[in-house]
Amino acid sequence: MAGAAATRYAGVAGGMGLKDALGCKVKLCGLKREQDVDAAIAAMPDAVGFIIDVPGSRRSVSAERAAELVERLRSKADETGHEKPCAVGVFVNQPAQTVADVVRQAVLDVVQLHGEEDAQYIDRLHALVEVPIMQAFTVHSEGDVAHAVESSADMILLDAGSGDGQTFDWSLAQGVRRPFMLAGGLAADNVTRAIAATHPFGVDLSSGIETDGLKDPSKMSSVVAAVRETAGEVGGYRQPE
Ligand SMILES: O=C(O)c1ccccc1N[C@@H]1O[C@H](COP(=O)(O)O)[C@@H](O)[C@H]1O
Repeated sequence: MAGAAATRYAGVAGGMGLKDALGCKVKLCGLKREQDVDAAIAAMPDAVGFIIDVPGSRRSVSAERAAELVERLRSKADETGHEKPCAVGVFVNQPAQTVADVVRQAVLDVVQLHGEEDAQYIDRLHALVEVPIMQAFTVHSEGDVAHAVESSADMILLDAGSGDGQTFDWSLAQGVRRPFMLAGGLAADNVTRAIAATHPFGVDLSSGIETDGLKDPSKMSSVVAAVRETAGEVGGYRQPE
């Protein structure tokens, strides 16, 4: 890997608080309650996500609530001696200045953009925040992947939708020429196949770690264990030949 891609990779790895860039990372997204944070700390993912002020999402929390949960995340990690997962804020079509304000207020490590934010928006946000920016793309076709690869964001996320629990055709994510996160309908029973099929930098889950719409501590632990085991065998992102 060379040039801009290498810089982006290093940047997001740093932002995710990762000691090394090897293996496949795991992000548990859509935490809302104190017990979700505590269960995440016990499961030991690399990152957790908070859906911030997204109308229509049942997982949405206010910026103030996100700040409280991030604070709990860090103090619980200190208390238990567990590694601090990085805190990702998920935003959809919010003004860049608002996102920057929330990054400061909630002390976020990474911004995830999950709307129709364009290159100019990302430039504006890059000027306002120092944390890495991850941009999500809905994938239906090869063209969607080609578009995602051109993103000026520090990391791209290939997804089927917005937390709907749907998978997309993973063959579209094979041979992507930059590190990427994979999301959409992942769970303990398919994450191993997904990693083996696509070799992502990391995987991101929400619906697949829930039972009856609420985060399920046992699913959270199982999925992290499945990712660690698979990553040990097949590794994380690798540049296609
Ligand atoms: O989870 C949501 O409600 C959500 C709302 C708006 C934008 C993104 C959202 N979630 C993202 O979706 C994937 C997880 O998808 P799945 O539930 O596992 O299929 C993840 O990137 C979340 O950040």
